[in-house]
Amino acid sequence: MTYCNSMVGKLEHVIVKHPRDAFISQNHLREKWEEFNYIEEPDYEEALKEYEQFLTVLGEHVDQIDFLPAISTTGLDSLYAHDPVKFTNEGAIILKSGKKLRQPEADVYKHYLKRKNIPIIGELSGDAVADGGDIVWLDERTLVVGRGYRTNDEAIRQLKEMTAGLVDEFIVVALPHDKGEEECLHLMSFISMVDQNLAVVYSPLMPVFFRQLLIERGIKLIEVSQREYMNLGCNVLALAPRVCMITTGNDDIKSQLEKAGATVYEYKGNEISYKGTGGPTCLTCPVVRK
Ligand SMILES: NC(=O)NCCC[C@H](N)C(=O)O
Repeated sequence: MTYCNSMVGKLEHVIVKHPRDAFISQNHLREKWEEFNYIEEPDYEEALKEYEQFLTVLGEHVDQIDFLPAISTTGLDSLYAHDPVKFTNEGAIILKSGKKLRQPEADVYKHYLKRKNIPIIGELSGDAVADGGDIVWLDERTLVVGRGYRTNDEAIRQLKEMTAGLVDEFIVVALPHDKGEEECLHLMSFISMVDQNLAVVYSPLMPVFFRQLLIERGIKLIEVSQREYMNLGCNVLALAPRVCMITTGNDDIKSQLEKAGATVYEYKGNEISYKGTGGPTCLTCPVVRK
């Protein structure tokens, strides 16, 4: 069985968490949204509606969608199932979030994967912290890791060791401070792979060496505007090569993607994505891509 060492191969199995089980209720959202640093309090009923639309698109493209359980040790951010683990072709690596409030999510995942008999090839330990959003498969043998507030040097050292036999190139990209430690800035905030040779990027946040490296590798870059970057327009989930999903309100990136031959599906993500800063890639943990 091979799992996932790509951001773009056809998505066959994905793990998600339903907002019913992450957001719990309007009262719970009211109590917690500021602590989790959301832009505004999400509307619970609207979030459920948005998620149905999101799941409809996902269900049309993905054979197996598994749901993480509701559990009182995790909070609102557990909706963003991408971050507590990262898959390789041999199985999962259990991470430990750079956002303290999210750290209990890793243990829930660990038990869940064990129960499902999905292999775990490693787990961060000691002082290491990393979020899945900082780890990108550029191709099947190239792993890129963003070093920022959510992912530290010790995690990078451990990830390098764990993936030594699985990658030829391990590239570290220094992330900018941008809006500061409290805000969520991941490597995947400014790059989404849409095909092996096509990526959506927000270049103002990219180190020059990384942008040049992408171009040298023959990856065509589609630039997102600042307005659409702020609306999560750079967060594009590939369901298959050049078949992707974005949140509504990103018409410029949608039309650029279509011009590049991509099929683009949209979902309204004001409550489930925008307010918590987690687009479609963040809402999904790809387990198997072919
Ligand atoms: N991979 C991602 O970019 N995930 C977004 C996570 C957003 C969440 N509110 C967080 O701060 O961790």
